[in-house]
Amino acid sequence: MPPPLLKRTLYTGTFVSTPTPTGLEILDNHALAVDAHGVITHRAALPPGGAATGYDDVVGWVGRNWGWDGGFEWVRPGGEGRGWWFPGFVDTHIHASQYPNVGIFGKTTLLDWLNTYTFPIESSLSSLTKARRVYSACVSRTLSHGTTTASYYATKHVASTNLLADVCLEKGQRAFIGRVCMDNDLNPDYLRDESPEQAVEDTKATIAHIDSIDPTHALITPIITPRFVPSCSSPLLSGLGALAKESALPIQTHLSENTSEIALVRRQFPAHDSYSHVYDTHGLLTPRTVLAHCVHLSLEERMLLKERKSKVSHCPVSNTSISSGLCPVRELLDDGIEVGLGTDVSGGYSSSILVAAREAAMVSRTLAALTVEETRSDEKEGQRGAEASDDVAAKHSTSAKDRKKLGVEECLYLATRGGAKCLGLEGKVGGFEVGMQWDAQLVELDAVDGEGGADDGGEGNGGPVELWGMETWGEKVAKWLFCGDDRNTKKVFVGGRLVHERR
Ligand SMILES: O=c1[nH]c(=O)c2nc[nH]c2[nH]1
Ligand SMILES: [Zn+2]
Repeated sequence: MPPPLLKRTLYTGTFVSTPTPTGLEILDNHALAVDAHGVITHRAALPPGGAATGYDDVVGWVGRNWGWDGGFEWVRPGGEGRGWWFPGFVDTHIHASQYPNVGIFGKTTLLDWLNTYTFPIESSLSSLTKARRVYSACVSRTLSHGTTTASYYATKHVASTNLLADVCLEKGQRAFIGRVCMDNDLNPDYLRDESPEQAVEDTKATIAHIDSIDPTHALITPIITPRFVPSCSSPLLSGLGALAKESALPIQTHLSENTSEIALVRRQFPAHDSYSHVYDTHGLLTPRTVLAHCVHLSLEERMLLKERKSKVSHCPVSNTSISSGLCPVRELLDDGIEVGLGTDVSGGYSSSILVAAREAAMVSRTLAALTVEETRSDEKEGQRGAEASDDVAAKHSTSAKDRKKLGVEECLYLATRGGAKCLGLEGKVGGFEVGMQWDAQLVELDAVDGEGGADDGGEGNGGPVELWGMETWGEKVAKWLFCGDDRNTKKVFVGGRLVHERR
C-alpha cells in the first residue's frame, strides 16, 4: 500500500549538511519546502530577521516568493541559535538481531565472540514473539539516534526476517533487510542452513515478502546477505552471486575484519589469491556490494574493490570493541573507494551513528599517532645519512600524521552522504538539495538542568552540551559530534514523515 500523502510543510532555520567530505554547508535563516510525497521542492534564503518570526510573515513570504496560498505546516527549531537541521544518518551495517547484546562482549575477539554471544542470540529469534520485541526496540532506538536509513542483518529465519521488514515499514524507517545465509560447518548445528539451495530459496522468500509489502521498494529493499566467507560453502556463494545478478539487488557481507578470520579463509579457499578474491570469483563483488570492516586489506585487494566499485562500511566502534584492528580509512578514501559508517551492533556497543562518527575520528587519530612513531624511526635513519635535514623530516612527519586524521566534516559526511552512496541512495538522501527526500533530524543543544551555559540562562533541558554564546556554527557542530547524544535529537523525519520526537 502506498503511504498516505503528507501535508505540504515548510521548514525554516539553519540547515547544516556536508555536500563534500571537506566542507560543512551552513544555510542560516533559510526556508525549505517539502511536498506531500516527502520530496524537497524549494530552498531559499529568508530576508534577514524577517519572515521567520511569525506565521503571518511566513505565509506572506511563501505567497510572494513561491506562489503558495496557505495550507501548509510550519516547523522550526526551538532554541534560537541552539538548533539546526541535519540530514538523517545512514547506518550501512547493523545486526538488528544482536540488539539485546549491545554492550556485552567481554574480552572476546571475532570467532569466539560469534560462538559465545552471537549465534545463541540469533538462534533465539526463531521465536516471532521475541523477534517482534527485539526488532521494535532496535528500530525505535536507531530512529531516536537520528538513523533514517539502516542496512540490517536479521537472522537465517525467514519469518522473523520478514517481521523486521514489517517493523521498519510500520515505524517508517528506510531500510535494507538481509536474511542471513550460513550453510557450512563453522556454524553451529542449531543455526545453519540445511543446504545452499535452501538458503537461496529462503532468501527468495524474504525478497518476495518485501516485494509484497513495498512493491516499489520506496522504503524497504531486500539485500542479499552471505554472512561471511567462513560461514558459507562455495555453492552457496555462487548461488547468491547468481541471484544478485538476476535480481540486480544489493549485497552485504563482512570482509577482512580479523586476522584469524583471514587465516581461516586461506585454509578454506587455498587456491584463491585473497579473501576479496573469493567474493569476486563467486560474483559477489559488485558496485552494489557493501563490505563491512575491511581492516586488513592488501593493496591488491583495495585495487580489486576499487575496480569493482564495491563499497566499504567502516565500523570503528566494533573494530575496537572486539579488538579487530584499526581500519586505515584514509588509504581507502585515497584509493577512491566509497566509504560509509556502520554501528555493527552488537560487535559495536552503540546503536548510534553519531558515536560511530566520533569513533571514526578517534581511530584516525590513533593511526596518526602511530604514524609519528614510524616516521620518527625513519628520521633516525635519515640522520645517519649525510643529506638528512631535521626540518624536512619534521615537516614530513607532521603532514603524514595530519593526513591520517578525519575531520569533523569528513566524519559527518561518511555518516550521511557517504553512507547514501554506499547503498545506492546518492541524490535521494544524505543532503538538502531540491529533489531529495526529506530524511532529516532536528538537532538542538541544551545543557544539563540548572547548569546551563551562558546561552541558555541556566534553564538547561537535560542535554549533554553547553553553549557559551561564542561558538561559530562549525564549533557547535563539532561539540555535537564529540559531546552530543540522543538527547540532542529532537525530531526525526523519513520521506517527510515524523518518525521520532523527543519530549
Ligand atoms: O562484526 C561481525 N558481526 C557478525 O555478526 C559477523 N558474522 C561474521 N562476521 C561478523 N562480524
Ligand atoms: Zn557485522
